[in-house]
Amino acid sequence: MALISTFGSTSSGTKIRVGILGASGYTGAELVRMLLRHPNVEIAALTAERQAGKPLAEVFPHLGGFGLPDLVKIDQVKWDGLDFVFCALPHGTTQEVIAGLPSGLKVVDLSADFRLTDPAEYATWYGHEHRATDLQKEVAYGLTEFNRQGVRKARVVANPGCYPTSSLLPLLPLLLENQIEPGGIIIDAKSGVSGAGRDAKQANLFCEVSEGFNAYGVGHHRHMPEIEQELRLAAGRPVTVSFTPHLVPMNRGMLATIYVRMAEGVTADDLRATLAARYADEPFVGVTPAGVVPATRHVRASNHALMGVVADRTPRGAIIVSVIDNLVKGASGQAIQNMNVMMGLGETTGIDQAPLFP
Ligand SMILES: NC(=O)C1=CN([C@@H]2O[C@H](COP(=O)(O)OP(=O)(O)OC[C@H]3O[C@@H](n4cnc5c(N)ncnc54)[C@H](OP(=O)(O)O)[C@@H]3O)[C@@H](O)[C@H]2O)C=CC1
Ligand SMILES: CC(=O)N[C@@H](CCC(=O)OP(=O)(O)O)C(=O)O
Repeated sequence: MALISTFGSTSSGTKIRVGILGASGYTGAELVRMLLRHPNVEIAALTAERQAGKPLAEVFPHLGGFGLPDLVKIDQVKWDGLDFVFCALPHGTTQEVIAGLPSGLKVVDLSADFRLTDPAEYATWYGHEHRATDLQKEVAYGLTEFNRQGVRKARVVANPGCYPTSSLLPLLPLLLENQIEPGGIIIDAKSGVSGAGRDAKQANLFCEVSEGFNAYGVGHHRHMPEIEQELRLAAGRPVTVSFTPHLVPMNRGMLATIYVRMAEGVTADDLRATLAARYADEPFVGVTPAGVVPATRHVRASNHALMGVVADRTPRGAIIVSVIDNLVKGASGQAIQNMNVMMGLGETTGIDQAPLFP
């Protein structure tokens, strides 16, 4: 893809002044790491809560030596010095922060606060009333490959969850082509521990995760309604999924094993061909050849999503294996991809495109 720049001021050398809210967290740090190499971005503000007042290098030594601003609290940010904001805060803390930003400021929100279009559905799954229902109406869901026009026009983009990203990318094209049935889809997904954020939690201690792995949120994880919402909106009919996430003893990476029932007469080779055709021109989504099953190491630290299809022994069954890096295509990389679209830059600008597979 050509790296075109249509962002008005970049041609004259002016950079997009970016603020990162939550820069002392894992996705915030990943945003900094990636944006330091973005040719059109100047990192102009970094926020933290408990770590506010420190240089970022004190929290993340690998990000020292770049002349970055120190971490400040959100209420100390000078918004008129920014053109764009990434919001990498815990869900539940984000709605009021974004609703309070100057109305001209574009935002990608990495949290779940604006992903569910129905505030009542949000309240059911997140345990509190939505705090910015008016703003919710104008938010675009940022699965870039399926909503470029919406993202391009939006002021606020809700970046998808990591599990939804790894699940929707293979499922959407197959549903849209009516090659799989809309019921009985099983998503058995595994995440690295960084998916839970940097906050200290007993379940994420080394001794808890290093000698095995566990399922969690079984039957009620909050990413289930997000996945179903996007499948329903695309397919124009209700779609149900059984979704079980697991925490595995690795730092980063996400793998979803997805079991589907194919429509009459459709084969696993047909599914693979549909996915390959749908993503042939997509810079960040790939399909492995028959007989090759992708692994998390193939996409480590990369914005690529990779998927493979295998025939199942059950009647009309097929198994899809889908991998991403939860911190990149599942969060910060996709957020930068969305910023590029929102700011009229070439979509791949500043994002490493080197394919990591094989
Ligand atoms: N980790 C992942 O793989 C993914 C995460 N996400 C979502 O992205 C968001 C960020 O995730 P992640 O980086 O993992 O989270 P972390 O817990 O690692 O970081 C959270 C950040 O938010 C700050 N923060 C915490 N509470 C507040 C508050 N009340 N007010 C202001 N700032 C606050 C923290 O500052 P301090 O530490 O200084 O207190 C820290 O900078 C979350 O909504 C998460 O669900 C989405 C997809 C994938
Ligand atoms: C391993 C782990 O705990 N993962 C998180 C999901 C990742 C994430 O941050 O999702 P949101 O953006 O929707 O919050 C979880 O299951 O809650």
